Amino acid sequence: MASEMESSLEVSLSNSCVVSGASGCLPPARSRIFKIIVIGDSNVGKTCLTYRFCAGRFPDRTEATIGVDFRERAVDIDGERIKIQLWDTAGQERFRKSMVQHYYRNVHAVVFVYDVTNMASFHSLPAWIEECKQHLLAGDIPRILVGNKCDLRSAVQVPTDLAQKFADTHSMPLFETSAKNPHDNDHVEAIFMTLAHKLKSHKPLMLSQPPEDSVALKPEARPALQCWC
Ligand SMILES: Nc1nc2c(ncn2[C@@H]2O[C@H](COP(=O)(O)OP(=O)(O)OP(=O)(O)O)[C@@H](O)[C@H]2O)c(=O)[nH]1
Repeated sequence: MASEMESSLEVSLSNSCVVSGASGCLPPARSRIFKIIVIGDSNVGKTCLTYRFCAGRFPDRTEATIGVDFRERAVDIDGERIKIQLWDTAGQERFRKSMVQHYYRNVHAVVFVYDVTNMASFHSLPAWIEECKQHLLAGDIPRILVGNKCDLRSAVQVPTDLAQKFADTHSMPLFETSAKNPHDNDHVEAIFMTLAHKLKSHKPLMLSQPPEDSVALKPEARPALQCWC
């Protein structure tokens, strides 16, 4: 696991110019990036979950994802700045075919999503797990299972105990949540932060940090939504 994580470690150069004392412009701050892919049937709420975590709210409207979107958020974990990069993949087969191999390159963790109000999306999970198995080299990459749309209580079709059994069988933790209502069940924030903590604990800090007395000039805001085209 450690070697896989290491080989896929990416270094992000921040947009800031960092100066310290009279030494002028030093190499900018570096931070680790954890690439997490989010997969599952179309319409289960993958875009809304990633948006909720990265933008802090439910999107006004969404359209079917074509290919892949990625969203990024920098977090501080035990004093280390880490970028969590969420790859929101298309659930519809026709929008994902040509992109699939890109999703899985250098992945650190996988989030499988189903819709608690849609039994078919739960029954699709073995196919998603199989696709993942075929593309990932390391079998021990952290994976979690997320049942979304828990706010729609009266429409629930997938009972928690059934989902828990499935999660146990596949050695994954189960979270039930709502991208729409942050007060329902597990918090989206907590789910991704738990995963980030897990990823961080897999690998000791290896990259150099900027000097403590450094000053960051002109930090540029980064858009929540970016595309690697
Ligand atoms: N009630 C409720 N609706 C949700 C929730 N999350 C997503 N939705 C709705 O479900 C629909 C699909 O959401 P998306 O996030 O676009 O689904 P997706 O899985 O990204 O779909 P694809 O891009 O086609 O793969 C939208 O109408 C959302 O508003 C939720 O937690 N609760």
